[in-house]
Amino acid sequence: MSIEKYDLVILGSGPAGFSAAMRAIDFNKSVCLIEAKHLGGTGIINGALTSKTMWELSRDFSIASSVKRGYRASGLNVNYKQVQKTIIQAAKQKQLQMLSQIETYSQPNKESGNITLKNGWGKFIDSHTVEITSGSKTEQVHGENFIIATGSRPRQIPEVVIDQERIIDSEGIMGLKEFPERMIILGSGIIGCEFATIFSNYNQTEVHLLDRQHKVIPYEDDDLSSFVSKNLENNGVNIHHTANLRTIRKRPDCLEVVLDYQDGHSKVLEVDVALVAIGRIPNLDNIGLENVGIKTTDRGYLDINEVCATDNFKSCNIFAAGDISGHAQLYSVGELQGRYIVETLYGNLEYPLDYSNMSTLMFFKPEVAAVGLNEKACRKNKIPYRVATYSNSLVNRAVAMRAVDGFIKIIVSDDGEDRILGMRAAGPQASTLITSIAYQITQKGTLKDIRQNVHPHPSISEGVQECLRVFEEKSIYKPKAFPDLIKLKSWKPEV
Ligand SMILES: Cc1cc2nc3c(=O)[nH]c(=O)nc-3n(C[C@H](O)[C@H](O)[C@H](O)COP(=O)(O)OP(=O)(O)OC[C@H]3O[C@@H](n4cnc5c(N)ncnc54)[C@H](O)[C@@H]3O)c2cc1C
Ligand SMILES: NC(=O)c1ccc[n+]([C@@H]2O[C@H](COP(=O)([O-])OP(=O)(O)OC[C@H]3O[C@@H](n4cnc5c(N)ncnc54)[C@H](O)[C@@H]3O)[C@@H](O)[C@H]2O)c1
Repeated sequence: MSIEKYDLVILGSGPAGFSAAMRAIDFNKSVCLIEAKHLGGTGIINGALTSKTMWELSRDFSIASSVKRGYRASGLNVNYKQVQKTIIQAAKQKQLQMLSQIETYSQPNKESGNITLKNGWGKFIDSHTVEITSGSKTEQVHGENFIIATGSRPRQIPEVVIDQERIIDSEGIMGLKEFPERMIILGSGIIGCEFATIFSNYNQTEVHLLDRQHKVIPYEDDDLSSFVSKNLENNGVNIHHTANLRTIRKRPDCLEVVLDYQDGHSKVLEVDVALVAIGRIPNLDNIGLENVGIKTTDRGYLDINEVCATDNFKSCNIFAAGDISGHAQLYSVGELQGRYIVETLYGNLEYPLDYSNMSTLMFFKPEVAAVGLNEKACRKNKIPYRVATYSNSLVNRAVAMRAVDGFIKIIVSDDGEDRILGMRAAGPQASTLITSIAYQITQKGTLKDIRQNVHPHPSISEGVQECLRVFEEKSIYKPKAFPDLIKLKSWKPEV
């Protein structure tokens, strides 16, 4: 039996695998893309696209239900099945675009590369062979080079069995038959807070959020996590700070959830659904790593070097990208790494891989965006900094939108150079605003470099302009007049 040969074989068609495959086409390469489940991976299904579609729909519903904007909708109702149908339409639309492109490049030709999509589970046999299993069928393919882009899956809580009906993780959201009447979300990171926002926006579910600590999204600065906590509570979410899950008892008509609080008291809640969102672990089991001499790190990820090659293996033709790489588990990080590997292999690298400008968008109410260092990271790394905060209350566009809840917070180095180190934005359009500062971080920009930029009026981005002016005491509105809305402070490590 002859074995098919490819320039590049990729395990996993999520953002990392798909972007690598598409970039390899630009270099006239033959690509085999192996996918065990859904085309597009978590980037599309049970992940980024489906959750963002649900967030957008829930936001529309929440705006439509609003009674403070001069209108009052009557007869407004929502049906979970119809919401699901719309989410599936969005996911299908994206998958069909991906498939159309795969089909366009499926025939070998001289002008460009070609791609073969194979459905099945990929497993290394040796450093040039992968076996693909689909049902009872197996086949082997030969590759010059490989990319492992097998992504991640939800982490489980020991002794809490996920049945994807009453006790679910993010992969069970689309399986719910209706809005739960009562729900507890275990874990107050990005996924937990996003789903707490979504379900509270619909106002059909009593939402409880378990937060082991004092603050949700604990890796962010206290001002941002307090802002998110406060807004979740305003949206109707019951946050259980400093609570640990003791057990979930399955009763015929409900789940009985026992929480133990740090101060020693306990509470029993009745809910219909529990959603576990306590982080994600890499998909590296049963892919034959032992056959190619690759070991995982203590945390279970793949150790990759500056060009995403797996460091600890026999030959040097196996690369890794995306959630399994131990870097931030973000769509854009997977895409960046996938494309970078292909450029390393077949192109001319023009710049080193840089993660410092990767933005994280958090789909809460209102949305939140983050790039670069926050105060916690500066303090941990003993970097002297100045930080300015400017409230959206003073930004005309936000005033006009009647959406003044939010702020811009920018950090610059306090070393005479005023390098832009990071930004946090909360409020409408935060996800768009963040790219201007991300660009400055890429360019190693300073306050001086961006001083000349003039932002159009009326735009939310005028908040960024004013926040930057605060550092030089040139803002139109002054901290002296609005001490709660405009702030400037600095920090230096003790010597
Ligand atoms: C609910 C949720 C919301 C999210 N929202 C955002 C967001 O708003 N913004 C953002 O940046 N990120 C978001 N993320 C994270 C983002 O989805 C991931 O970081 C990204 O999808 C990772 O890409 P990847 O290619 O590494 O892996 P994945 O997207 O997980 O894809 C890996 C693929 O590999 C396949 N696979 C696994 N093993 C094998 C094998 N042996 N053989 C063949 N195929 C295999 C899997 O079936 C899967 O399709 C979200 C994640 C979740 C869960
Ligand atoms: N908008 C986005 O960019 C987006 C959206 C969703 C997910 N993601 C990615 O997916 C990854 C996973 O998201 P996540 O929210 O599951 O993880 P996370 O790491 O963001 O948060 C996990 C939370 O669970 C808590 N936790 C951990 N173990 C626990 C336990 N046993 N009991 C109770 N709480 C516990 C942690 O303290 C933390 O607050 C994120 O790191 C993120 O990169 C990104």
